[in-house]
Amino acid sequence: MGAGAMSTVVHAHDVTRRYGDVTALDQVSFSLTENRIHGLLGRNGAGKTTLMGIMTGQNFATTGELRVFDEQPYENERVLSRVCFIKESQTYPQHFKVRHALDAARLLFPHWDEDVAQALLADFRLPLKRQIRKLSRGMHSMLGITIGLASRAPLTLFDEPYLGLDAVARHLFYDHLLTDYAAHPRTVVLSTHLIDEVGDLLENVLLLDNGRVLLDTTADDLRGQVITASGPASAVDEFAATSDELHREALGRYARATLRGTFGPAERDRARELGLDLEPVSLQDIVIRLTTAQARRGDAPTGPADLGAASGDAGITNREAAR
Ligand SMILES: Nc1ncnc2c1ncn2[C@@H]1O[C@H](COP(=O)(O)OP(=O)(O)OP(=O)(O)O)[C@@H](O)[C@H]1O
Repeated sequence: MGAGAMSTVVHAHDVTRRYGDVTALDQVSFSLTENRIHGLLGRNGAGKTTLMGIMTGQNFATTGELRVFDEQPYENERVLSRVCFIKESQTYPQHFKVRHALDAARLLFPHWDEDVAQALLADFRLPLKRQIRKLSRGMHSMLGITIGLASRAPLTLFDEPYLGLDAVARHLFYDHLLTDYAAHPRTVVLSTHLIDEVGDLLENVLLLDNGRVLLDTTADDLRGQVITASGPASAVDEFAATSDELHREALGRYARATLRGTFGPAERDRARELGLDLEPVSLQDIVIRLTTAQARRGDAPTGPADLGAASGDAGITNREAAR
């Protein structure tokens, strides 16, 4: 990353988190650039929640170092006053009504914006007087989203923020996020499984797989790096020889390969000469192809036991055992 205007909000160096013999994060290193929307992606059990917990001082690294705003976040009020973590499993005191949660958030977040909160409450039609434990799953998510956006925290993290939300509510979230973020830039981390839906929101992608960083790049670069090439199988073979083949479907004498590499004008001309069609791949498909190719390949960086890593737990435990 070049010096100058771009500043780093989170810096992780060789962060490992073990729970007994489970390695949830395995020597994770990355930086999050300020004032971007970062997608934290990965399959179930990849380590996303663990990583968010460490970034927000609710969990800690077994080894390695993670700094937020250039300081250790753990029990550090200077850092934590600038951080808002909206997690799927958020619990509130038993008697709390929606308005109590908002009262608490107003006190907790120094950049709180009441207009944002009111606009979201109205759009979501959230009943202020209802007890939180009586909210539906979707309404519970709406409350978290309202607090997360109204907090205007310089670092705001959403862990699967839309469980139970219908399509209308999810799009309200995306619209409010984009509008408020454009007016008040801040660093947002969004962990999500609905990659296609948020694909256009994400500026950077941090992809975890089995506790390791599989990808750390801008969404635009990533889209440029992965394409499908389809046409006569022999031509696909020839074209694929110079890139990394992630996936292939054979359709008789025709083939369609998902490839990762550099696809500039020269490569595109070459494809045309070979009679191949090149097409872009959605962010969601890129993530699926990369994570499954990684599991199938079973080589560096994650090791042979990844072959059976459909469940993160089993994969990680096996991998540990194999060492
Ligand atoms: N407190 C804990 N004790 C033991 N193992 C844990 C604990 N928390 C997480 N793990 C394990 O660490 C791994 C990573 O879990 P984590 O919740 O960080 O993944 P995730 O990417 O958020 O998954 P999902 O998308 O399913 O929410 C998993 O194998 C999980 O079982």
